[in-house]
Amino acid sequence: MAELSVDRLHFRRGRFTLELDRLQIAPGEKVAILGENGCGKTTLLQLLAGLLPPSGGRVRYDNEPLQKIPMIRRARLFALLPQFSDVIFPFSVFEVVLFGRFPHRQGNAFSAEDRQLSTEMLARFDLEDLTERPFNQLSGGEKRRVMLARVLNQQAPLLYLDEPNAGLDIRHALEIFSLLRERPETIVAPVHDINLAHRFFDRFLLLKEGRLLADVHRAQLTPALLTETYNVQVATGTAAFLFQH
Ligand SMILES: Nc1ncnc2c1ncn2[C@@H]1O[C@H](COP(=O)(O)OP(=O)(O)OP(=O)(O)O)[C@@H](O)[C@H]1O
Repeated sequence: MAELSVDRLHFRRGRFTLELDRLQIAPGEKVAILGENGCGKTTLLQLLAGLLPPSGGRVRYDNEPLQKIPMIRRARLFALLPQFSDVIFPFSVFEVVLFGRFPHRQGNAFSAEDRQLSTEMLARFDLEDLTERPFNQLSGGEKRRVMLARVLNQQAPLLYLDEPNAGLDIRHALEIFSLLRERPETIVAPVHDINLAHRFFDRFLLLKEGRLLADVHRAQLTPALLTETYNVQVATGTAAFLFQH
């Protein structure tokens, strides 16, 4: 697995600008992006995935500028879970997860191994009972778990997960964050639930108005820093409810 690096990244869209001078993410790191709505988390994810062209600077994977990596290779290197995902055609849950194998297809058909891996991935996400259901008829949280299964089924070394726990109940959120933490892949994920992020991620990029306010490890994620990031008073203390997993 290789390193992801950013060098003097600049992006402008209308009145919004994002600037990131330097960033290096090592293989296997679990990085959460924190920041208020509209600060640029999704935009940064799209820039890191090569889905948006920067106005200046570079993103490199294994020292190779992203824009020079052909699409099919990028699809084997990066998997993206978008913030919202819908499927236009009435595909089954199994088919949606199987499509994660698309970049690995030899010829026009999925192999027996692709099907086997998809079945295993459905089991890992506790989705066996939904296998034959039309994806579009699932609940929001069920759809999210199917999409996560599809993303992991891509077997890419770098996962960009835009709010992976969006719409998930607390049990599924804890299960999925536990599962992600044990994965060997590099994970970069905007997360809104600070307590969950703090528990399951090692490193935090704090974004504010398109700027990197701080790049810290868990021990340095202080209430003062969060107060500055979100413009609300943050304090530590005993939570009203504690969830064990
Ligand atoms: N497709 C688009 N066209 C124009 N402006 C956009 C587009 N997508 C996002 N923006 C703007 O770019 C800025 C950053 O948006 P972005 O989606 O990166 O924020 P975010 O931190 O991910 O927000 P949230 O927490 O609400 O998901 C915002 O001002 C937003 O309004």
